[in-house]
Amino acid sequence: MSRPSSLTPSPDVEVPGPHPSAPPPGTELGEHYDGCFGCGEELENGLRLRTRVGEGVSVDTEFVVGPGHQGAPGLAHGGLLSCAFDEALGALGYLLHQPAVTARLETDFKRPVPVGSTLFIHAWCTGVEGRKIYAKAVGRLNAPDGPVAVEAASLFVAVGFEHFMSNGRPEDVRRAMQNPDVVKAARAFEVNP
Ligand SMILES: CCCCCCCCCCCC(=O)SCCNC(=O)CCNC(=O)[C@H](O)C(C)(C)COP(=O)(O)OP(=O)(O)OC[C@H]1O[C@@H](n2cnc3c(N)ncnc32)[C@H](O)[C@@H]1OP(=O)(O)O
Repeated sequence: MSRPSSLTPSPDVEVPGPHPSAPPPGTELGEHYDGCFGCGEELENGLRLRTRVGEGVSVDTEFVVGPGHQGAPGLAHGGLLSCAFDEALGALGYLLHQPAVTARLETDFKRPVPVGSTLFIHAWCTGVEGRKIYAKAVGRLNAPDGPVAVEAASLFVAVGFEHFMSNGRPEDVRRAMQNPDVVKAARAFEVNP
């Protein structure tokens, strides 16, 4: 697939391995924040996506498409499909031990995704250049080897935890920092929260 240059790393780019402290393949990553629309476990109307660590710097995420995710009747909304990809691609930062935010996300919708189906998303890092983290993802219908329904390419930019501390709404940041799991994650990334 041809891509705009801003989503394609240089040909000689380093494709990194996982950080030595990254969880091993098969590990299910919990929610990174309970208020996250993508992965928050208790969030009403959230996507509640579950993500497992794959080989190298890759993850597998499943999106069970329900009636609350419709755009056209009986079909998944494209924006929510993009959200699921954003979440899966964003999880790669955990394997690199690098907080990062989405700078660009391109999504190709190849096939309709009906309500009741499960989208099996596989995302992998294609290279890191300075603060720029490149990745791709593919979403298959109803099985890890099912027909391709959606493809995506992304550029995430590495940020320090101060990005979240100084830009987020203060009451939400304060509440998040009262959660020991968030504090633990920040410390694991060896950045002063
Ligand atoms: C507590 C729990 C935490 C939990 C943390 C987990 C969070 C995961 C959440 C899921 C993911 C999300 O939804 S994230 C939310 C949506 N995204 C955002 O809100 C990001 C908003 N944008 C920004 O804050 C900013 O624009 C940044 C950080 C992306 C970049 O700003 P910056 O830091 O000033 O860096 P800048 O110099 O501009 O860019 C660095 C390099 O990237 C390139 N670059 C930057 N943007 C782009 C772009 N759109 N397209 C192409 N290239 C770009 C630049 O050309 C440059 O290349 P070169 O000159 O070096 O070659």
